[in-house]
Amino acid sequence: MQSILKKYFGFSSFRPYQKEVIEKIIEGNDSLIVMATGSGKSLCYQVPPLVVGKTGVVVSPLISLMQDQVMSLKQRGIRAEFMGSSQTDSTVQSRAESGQFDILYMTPEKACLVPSSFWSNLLSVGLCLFAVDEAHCISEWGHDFRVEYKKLDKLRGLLVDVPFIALTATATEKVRMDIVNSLKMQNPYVAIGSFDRTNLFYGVKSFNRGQSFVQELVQEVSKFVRSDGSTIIYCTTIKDVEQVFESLKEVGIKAGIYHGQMDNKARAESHRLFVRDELDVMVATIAFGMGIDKPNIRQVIHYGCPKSLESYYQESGRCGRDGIASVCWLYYTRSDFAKADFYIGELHSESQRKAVVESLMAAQRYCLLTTCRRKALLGHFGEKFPTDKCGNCDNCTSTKMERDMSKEAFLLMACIQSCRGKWGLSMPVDILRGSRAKKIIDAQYDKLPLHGLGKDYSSNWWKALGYQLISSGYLRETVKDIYRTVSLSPKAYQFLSSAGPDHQPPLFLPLTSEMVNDEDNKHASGKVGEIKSLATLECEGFSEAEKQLYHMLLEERRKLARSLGTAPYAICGDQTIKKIALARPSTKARLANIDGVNQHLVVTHGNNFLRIIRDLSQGLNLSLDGEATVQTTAITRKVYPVPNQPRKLTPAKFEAWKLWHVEDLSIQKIANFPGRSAPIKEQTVLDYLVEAAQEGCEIDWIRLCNEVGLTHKVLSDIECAISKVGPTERLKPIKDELPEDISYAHIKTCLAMQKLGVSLKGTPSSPHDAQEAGQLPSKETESSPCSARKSPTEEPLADKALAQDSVASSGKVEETTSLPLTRGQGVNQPKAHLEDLLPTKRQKLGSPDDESSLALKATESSIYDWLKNQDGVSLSEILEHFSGSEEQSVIDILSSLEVDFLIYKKTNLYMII
Ligand SMILES: Nc1ncnc2c1ncn2[C@@H]1O[C@H](COP(=O)(O)OP(=O)(O)OP(=O)(O)O)[C@@H](O)[C@H]1O
Repeated sequence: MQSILKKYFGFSSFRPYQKEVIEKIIEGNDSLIVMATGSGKSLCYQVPPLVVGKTGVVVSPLISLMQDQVMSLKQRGIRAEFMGSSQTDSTVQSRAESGQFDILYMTPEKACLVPSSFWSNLLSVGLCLFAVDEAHCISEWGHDFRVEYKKLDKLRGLLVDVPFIALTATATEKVRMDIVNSLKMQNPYVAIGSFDRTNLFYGVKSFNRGQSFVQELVQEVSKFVRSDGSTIIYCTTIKDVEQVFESLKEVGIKAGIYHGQMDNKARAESHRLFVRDELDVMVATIAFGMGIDKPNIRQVIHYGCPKSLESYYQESGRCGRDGIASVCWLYYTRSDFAKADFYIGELHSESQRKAVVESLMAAQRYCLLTTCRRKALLGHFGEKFPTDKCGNCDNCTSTKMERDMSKEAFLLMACIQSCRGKWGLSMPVDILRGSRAKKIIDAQYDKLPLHGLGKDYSSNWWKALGYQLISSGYLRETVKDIYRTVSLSPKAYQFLSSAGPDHQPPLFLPLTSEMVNDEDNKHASGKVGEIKSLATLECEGFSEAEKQLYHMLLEERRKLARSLGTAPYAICGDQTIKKIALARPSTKARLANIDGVNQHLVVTHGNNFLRIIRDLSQGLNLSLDGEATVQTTAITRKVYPVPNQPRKLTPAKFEAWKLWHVEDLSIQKIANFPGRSAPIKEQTVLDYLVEAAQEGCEIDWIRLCNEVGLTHKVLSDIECAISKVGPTERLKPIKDELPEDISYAHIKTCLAMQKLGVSLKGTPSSPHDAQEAGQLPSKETESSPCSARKSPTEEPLADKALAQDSVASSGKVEETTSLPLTRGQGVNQPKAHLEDLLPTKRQKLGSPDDESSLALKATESSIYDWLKNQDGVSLSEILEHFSGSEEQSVIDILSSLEVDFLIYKKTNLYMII
């Protein structure tokens, strides 16, 4: 699995759930996968066919989506095709049934129409799985019901032992059950991931429809696309689509248009140009929907409130599918909330009409929210967000003004009480504003003492207050058929009972952007405001020249894609281009090692890529073979008052250290820090910290030991194991001496502490002791518990570590005075005492004679065999192990193993594929 992942997709680790799901499918289980858009569901059905060498059939609702996926798979060297009405190659079907494809896409119609002999032929050559993508289309309860999907159950009888896989990004409990029952799935493995799209920023603003607003929007979008990338603007009407599109074109933005009244050919052309990065902005109705596989959309703007939160989540979720920070803005007007009639259309049943109104109300509540939007969005799908502030939505990042609105709240509540809860918000608001409309006169509401008392505020202001009172539990909004009514809750009665026209208990509420706009004449038109721009490349550790290189490489990728008739993202993702811009590989092996670079890319375009990288880098005065770690963050980072990044430390490692040391984040939080395409392992973070310490960064060892569970007992166990095993450059023999729960990370940390001369003695015997002690580990002055058990001729642990270190770095043992005592001693690092570190028996470890008699020679197979049993080893460890070979010849062998995709390098450790 791991090798297929690297070879065909270029990735070196699975995202959450992928591995488990793939294993279950390979075992033959039916599976239901409910995971967020962009979480990597496709990989779950794309990997198994390549592992078992049998065809995987995938049913997908849209031809354009299938075509894009087939295009991407072909770019990865995977044999993929689709069967559907627009397939022009008449040989596809016969080639498919003889098993010539790894992955075969089909429309649901086609899957039901092909003769049963097609399936029996395919079964006889090997059918690995039958996947149903966008499986919510099967359910009438889902938001995109398709009749043809319902008929897929017929195939269950034909494909008895084939695992059925259903995938969707949105499904309620009811829809999930419906999918499982409709596809007659047997005891399926169910994987339900989080719906949280951590890399997306959510923001909402009110606006007033009109040309001046559109002009402003166009200005902001044009700034955004120049610096950040592709944008979709969703409009609720075709008229709006055309207006926005024309305005974008007028200022020279490369924009496309897409809506239901365009003919198929024109729509397909718009779609094609957008996915191929020939257009920067797509202005569309929601007809531009499901079939978008482009992972590098950086922004989705809604010009008008969508009809439900489900559709908002889906549509906004089309951005940032590659995991890079992206933004979602929603602009609404009050009139959007009164569109129930428009959406209800042909619906006849009261329950369906009610469902539409309720969906619209949920979307409205989202727009008017003054608390964390992510929490509300996830809550709508039944997922609990652990904190009240996500830090990546407009409500969490801007400071909202609060004001005592007890007087206004009193007037509105009293007016609703006078109306006896028979109306929606418009009636009491009109009464307060002193309207003399016929309905008011007829009901004699103009006689109420409250009539006209609220003229100072606009109707929108009062309605915004009404929704603040609904969300804070004073008012209740209910739907009868399609009509909404507003009434008082017990909380409001309590408030009214303790208040009067001249005195009210304080009631502080946040001002919504609409209220602020309304009170501030300058903003009366409803401003676009500045669209949040994304984390800049500088934040990700790019120099000015590297930034230029990144943009040039994007352009080169686009040119290459154009010449191949494919989409740029199908060649490799934006994140991979970033890594290439930082690493600037000079050899195929180095290129192959970059995350996201697959074998097909290296073999077919490797030379071309290397030449372009070399030429562009030369032109920009950038050296080749730099470091390749990109940090993407969804949040703008602080400027840290910390020393400069040590030269040998990659940006990722330095960043991890800063988050731990300066920001005081836990290792766990750093591992899951938002903005990365996928979380990194906690063990990797620990490795980063240890390396940072070795490069001179300050580390609070007590805190680190506490966090990783390195108690004094564990440390002394490791120490004993090291002395038992004797001198070795390998960690495995030490690990084998220790209980299961002592990890490689513990051992590496312990060795690093020894190398840096940090005492094992000062560490606590339990995490609790450490807190009590509140001290830094000190230089060891007593003998360790283990040293008491050592024979008098054995050298202290620190000696071994240091002796190994000097063997590792120079190939021979140096005199004791040049021990690397200053290395790793950053600010406040305790200094080691020379006399304690003096090796007494170093000749035992490193005499040249011993070395040569033990020296191993490196060959492709000896390196490969050795790596098989390791948990990842560094170049210096490999050189040390194969000390019988020249350094350059070891490096050459490693390179050729990498180019052949037999090994790969991850965080500077070589691993077997
Ligand atoms: N293990 C991985 N490591 C890095 N990137 C990955 C990994 N798995 C998938 N991706 C990338 O994530 C992006 C989204 O993946 P994918 O299209 O499979 O998502 P999805 O869940 O099917 O989304 P949707 O619901 O929109 O169809 C793609 O660019 C893909 O290459």
